[in-house]
Amino acid sequence: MVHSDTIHSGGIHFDSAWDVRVTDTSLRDGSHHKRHQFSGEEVRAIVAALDASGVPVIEVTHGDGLGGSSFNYGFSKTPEQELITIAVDTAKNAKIAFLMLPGVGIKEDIVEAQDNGASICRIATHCTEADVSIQHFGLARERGLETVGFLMMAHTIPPEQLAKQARIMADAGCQCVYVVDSAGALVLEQVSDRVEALVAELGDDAQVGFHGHENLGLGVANSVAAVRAGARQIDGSTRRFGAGAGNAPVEAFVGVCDKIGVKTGIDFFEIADAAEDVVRPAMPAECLLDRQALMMGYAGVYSSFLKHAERQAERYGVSAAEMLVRAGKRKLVGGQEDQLIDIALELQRERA
Ligand SMILES: CC[C@H](O)CC(=O)C(=O)O
Ligand SMILES: [Mn+2]
Repeated sequence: MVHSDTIHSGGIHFDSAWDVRVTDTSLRDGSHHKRHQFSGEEVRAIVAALDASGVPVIEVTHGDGLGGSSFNYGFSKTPEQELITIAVDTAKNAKIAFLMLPGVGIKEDIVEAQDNGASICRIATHCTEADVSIQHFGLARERGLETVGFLMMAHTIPPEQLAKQARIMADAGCQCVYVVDSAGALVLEQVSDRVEALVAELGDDAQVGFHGHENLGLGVANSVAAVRAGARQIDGSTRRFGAGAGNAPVEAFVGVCDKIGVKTGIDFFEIADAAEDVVRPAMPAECLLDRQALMMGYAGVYSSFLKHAERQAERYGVSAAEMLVRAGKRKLVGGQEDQLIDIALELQRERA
């Protein structure tokens, strides 16, 4: 498990203090839970605490990526580029990453984020649509950014198909392709099978990463399965601050890694304190593994639909859990949040 050199597949420089590199996404995935209402002060405090704990990468963006602030997804309290600038100014060692979904954000947004000091560009597509990311990876590499690709809703296609999509990203310049369990629907071997398929396909061309959600309570276990299958980068959110039931909690993942001899370079006690004393106070509530979250994991629904479903359920007087089960049956993908209104109306009609 321990690698002695410092340069690995995909040409990414790895500190010898890590076997896996952890990216904390509470300031991006957590933005869904906070309905995109981060203040500059909250970002400053969280980045300072994560950085001091040794977290090597911190992602900061609107929950739906660059350009996500909108009627469809929800407006940001503070412009994301301002938050990126604050994060960059605060971090002493951590790199600041940003996420972009082609079509939600545009290439100019990438340039602006880099001008503001971010150095890792993460491009996300639905897992069957990797080709829409080609020009963005090209631009990012041309400009010297490190690149990560996100194949979202990875539970919806088999490992071999996912590996072909990963190849498209790697050929476009992506240095690490992530299996993204957006719905928290994957169970252990389903994670390892996908990670192994990507590792076999990409070889030394790119690393493989894993991004998990807690909707079935498997975020940390799935992340360990991913590491054992060859993943070199793992996402998590301190205090699970992410969409749905949240992401794999970084502090628990670090503790588990310590116990199984996987180096993350993060101090367990410091990150546990950061979770309790700094991250939790910025959260509107704990991220719960409640009925709605369970339905998302079980039915395979994009975790970021939770807050939208809750809002429409309240507006139309129907059950959010039932709405989410139907969203799973309809196989909705990110960007189809508006269909939740249709589902709410359908449930209302049926009840009448
Ligand atoms: C809207 C982007 C999405 O939240 C990305 C992500 O974290 C996921 O698919 O899990
Ligand atoms: Mn996520």
